[in-house]
Amino acid sequence: MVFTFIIFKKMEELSNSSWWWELSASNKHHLTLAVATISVMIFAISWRRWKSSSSSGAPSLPPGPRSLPIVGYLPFLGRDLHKQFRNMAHIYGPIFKFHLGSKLHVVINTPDLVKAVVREQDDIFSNRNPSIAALAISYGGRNVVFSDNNSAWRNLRKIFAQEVLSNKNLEACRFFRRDEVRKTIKNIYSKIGTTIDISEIAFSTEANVLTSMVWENTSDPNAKGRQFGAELKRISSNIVELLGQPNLSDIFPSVAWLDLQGILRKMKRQLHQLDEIFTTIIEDRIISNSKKRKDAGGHEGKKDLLQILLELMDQKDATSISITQIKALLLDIMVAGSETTTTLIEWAMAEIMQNDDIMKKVQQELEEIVGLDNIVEESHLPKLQYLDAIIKETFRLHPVVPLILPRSPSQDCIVGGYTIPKGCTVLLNVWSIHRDPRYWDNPLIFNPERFLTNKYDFKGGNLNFLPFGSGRRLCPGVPLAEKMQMYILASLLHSFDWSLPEGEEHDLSEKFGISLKKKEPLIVVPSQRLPNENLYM
Ligand code: HEM
Repeated sequence: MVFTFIIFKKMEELSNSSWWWELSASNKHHLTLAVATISVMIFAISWRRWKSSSSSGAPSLPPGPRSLPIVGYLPFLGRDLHKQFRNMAHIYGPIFKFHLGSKLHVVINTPDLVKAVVREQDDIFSNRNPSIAALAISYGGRNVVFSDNNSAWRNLRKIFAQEVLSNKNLEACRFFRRDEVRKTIKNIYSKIGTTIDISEIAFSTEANVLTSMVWENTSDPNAKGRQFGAELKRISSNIVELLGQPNLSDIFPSVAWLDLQGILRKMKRQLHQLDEIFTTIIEDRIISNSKKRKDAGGHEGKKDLLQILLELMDQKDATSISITQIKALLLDIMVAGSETTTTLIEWAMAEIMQNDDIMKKVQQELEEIVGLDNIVEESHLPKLQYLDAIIKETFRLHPVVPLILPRSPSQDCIVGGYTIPKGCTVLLNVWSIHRDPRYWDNPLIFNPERFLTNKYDFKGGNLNFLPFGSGRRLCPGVPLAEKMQMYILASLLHSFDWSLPEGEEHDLSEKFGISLKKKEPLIVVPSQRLPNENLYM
């Protein structure tokens, strides 16, 4: 007990900037007691492991910083992990390890070592090792994002690629995207000369497109899906926020039952609210389907995603999915789809507005391809090469998911000559690779031109540039994200000129989390750019 107290005192001296010190005093007291009780146990297990690994002759674990007994490196973790990991790579090398409690974490910081994970041993590294909060929100890891590499996950990914975001389906949903982007432009037009929050505008456009695609293709104007937009936005933001918070329950599983920070409790509340919405929408649809069957002998017209998923549920073969899996897929689409695209759009607008030259060039391109007497249509998008380069440069400098999503090996393996044990958490520091002067000239300068001459895409083929990950866990939302980010940005930049409110300065500071957001919201003032006001209606 005295020993534990000394450690905690030492930790307090060493780090006052860590998130750890924001825990309340009573939480720390509970934890101190619990840690004291389990410390002897952990020490014994670690000793046994150390003895067996030192006698096995296997390559050693990667190098890493010294840690404190019991808590490991926990008290030294700061808020901006992406930056801290880059700095640690300078000291310990491109692959290093640290412990949080007894949990081993390995961080990889160079493309050649990333290759060993997402190419050479992709199958082995395709588990996720989800946190307690992630498991809680994903119906126990039954969604695509947090499931391990198993047959259920493969089936869901197939459904994502072949049904949810297939080319055919995306094409069929073109109308929804156009409708929502036009509504957004009209809405901004009504606020000309006043301040608006870019991320709010981008979020509602993206979330409305997603909800339209998923469940609004119904002839019933009273369908309940229409009522939940605002609530879904709030819940999605809360989920992303909670997923990004380090949780003591993950680090010290034996005290997880205490839920010291209340993260599990808060996440369960989000799940409860989300589940109520999903259940209402699904039940509503099942009733309306059976009415239609009775009245007209079948569901007619184009099917939206919910309809497609419900029909898959009725199938009796291997592609059949359960109602819980449908809800988990809806969760993936709503949460993974909306926050990410919104974050990218906000960063892109912030960078463009900071650089007059870039703003002029992109608006010039829009003038040439679209014309000032016209509005942006999806058919224009493939021709907007400079805007495409801006988006890629934004992803390079501000990767929306800076450490991608954690991978975990399903067996012991070797990376860079070091042993990576089964079940540990592997983080790929994409943020650091995207800013590494060994791979990028003047990496800190926002320079879209670099993407005009080099052929990079979002499929993770070039391991210097991985905003959507790579390998079999590559983001399946790429086709939709590509369309939406281009369409929204092109429309904002073509229809309006933009300025900061009087007296405001440009600011590009970051807030680290599971997604890397702008610390301060981008508040801007739009003014009319197109001469014909009918183009805003
Ligand atoms: C700016 C937009 C987006 C970015 C930057 C992004 C980024 C990512 C990243 C980095 C991963 C992890 C990849 C890996 O582990 O290698 C991921 C996974 C995923 N994303 Fe996205 N994403 C975006 C948009 C979307 C959209 C629009 C959807 C769906 C509508 C989506 C659905 C998913 C799903 C389901 C996964 C989990 C895949 C798996 O684990 O097998 N994402 N995304």
